[in-house]
Amino acid sequence: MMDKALSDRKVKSVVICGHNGKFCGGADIREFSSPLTGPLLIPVIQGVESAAKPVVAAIEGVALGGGLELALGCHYRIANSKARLGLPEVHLGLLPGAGGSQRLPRLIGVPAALDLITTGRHVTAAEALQLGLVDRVTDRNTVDEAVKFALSVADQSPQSRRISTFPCPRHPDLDALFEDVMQRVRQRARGALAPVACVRAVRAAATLPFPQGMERERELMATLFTSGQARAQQYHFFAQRAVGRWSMPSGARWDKTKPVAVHKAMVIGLGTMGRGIAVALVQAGVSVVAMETNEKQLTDAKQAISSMLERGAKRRGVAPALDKIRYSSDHSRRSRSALTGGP
Ligand SMILES: CCC/C=C/C(=O)SCCNC(=O)CCNC(=O)[C@H](O)C(C)(C)COP(=O)([O-])OP(=O)([O-])OC[C@H]1O[C@@H](n2cnc3c(N)ncnc32)[C@H](O)[C@@H]1OP(=O)([O-])[O-]
Repeated sequence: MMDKALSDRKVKSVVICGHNGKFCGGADIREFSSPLTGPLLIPVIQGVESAAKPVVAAIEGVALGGGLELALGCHYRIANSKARLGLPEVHLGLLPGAGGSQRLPRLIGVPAALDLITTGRHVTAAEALQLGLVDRVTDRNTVDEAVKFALSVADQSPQSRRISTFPCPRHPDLDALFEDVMQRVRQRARGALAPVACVRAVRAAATLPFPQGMERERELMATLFTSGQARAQQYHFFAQRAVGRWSMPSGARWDKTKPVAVHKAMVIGLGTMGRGIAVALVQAGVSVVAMETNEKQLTDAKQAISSMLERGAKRRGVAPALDKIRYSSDHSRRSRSALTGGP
């Protein structure tokens, strides 16, 4: 489709948009653990950037990872005011390996690019505009606006808009900047490889011509791509989402079930965790029966819980709700509390 649009002489400019209100969330992470299929992203982006006619990205929803890298290959970027943009690859144990680490610093400068690439944070359209990451933000239909814009620049050469040809904006003391950032990133990364590789890739953008920078990006990405850390972080991405899908054997799900008010609870076992749970429940206004079969543990727990409740009440300037808790050492007298549990 893109080849057709670029080679058709009747087409004077092109708009790339997403589907269902989303520009692109990036590569399919599941594909990273199996042989890659489909066209390779780097040559696709190079083809877009080197097009002889203007190409405009119409960014709605999200432009993340490879999606933002594709937008960086376009000559103009128009974003919806609700859009979010970012290069979150670092959270997957990777770096923006389709030219993102080389184009972003050339577009928005080294410090801002280091921030976005090493933290993986998403920016709003407003911040993207401020950073120079997008050219225009609209509240209207983004694709319509991008088409209007593309028609208005149809007779202009995109030559001066190819980010790969931009010099990286100069910084007064590049060595000091990278030394400082690397130190902070290493501290924060606690042994993670990707954030450090991200800094190295941006350094390549700041110090090498684009083709050599791309080669360095490729080398760094190759090391990360097969690392155990990347696999673990990608597993973590899906595991986090799976947690949100849990259901009870009855089929009940946290997001489809109405909350039930809890007035009474029993905490079984008054070790460190049980004491904390009992205190939290009492402070939330729940009547608690705290059960512990070990007499010595029970005596210690009573004292510890009372002083925690007193300290908490003092901080909040209220009376301690000591009457909300009863203690028991008789396991056979488990009450019919709405909530029963213990560590
Ligand atoms: C050289 C290569 C260069 C390119 C590298 C990259 O682009 S790296 C990529 C860089 N990009 C990123 O790191 C972006 C990662 N994604 C996100 O940040 C968010 O998912 C979101 C903001 C896109 C949507 O948030 P939201 O709260 O609206 O929705 P949600 O989060 O609940 O997800 C809905 C469903 O989609 C699934 N899924 C989502 N993304 C991916 C994916 N990339 N892949 C596969 N699956 C993905 C997700 O598992 C879930 O599936 P389920 O559980 O229903 O079976």
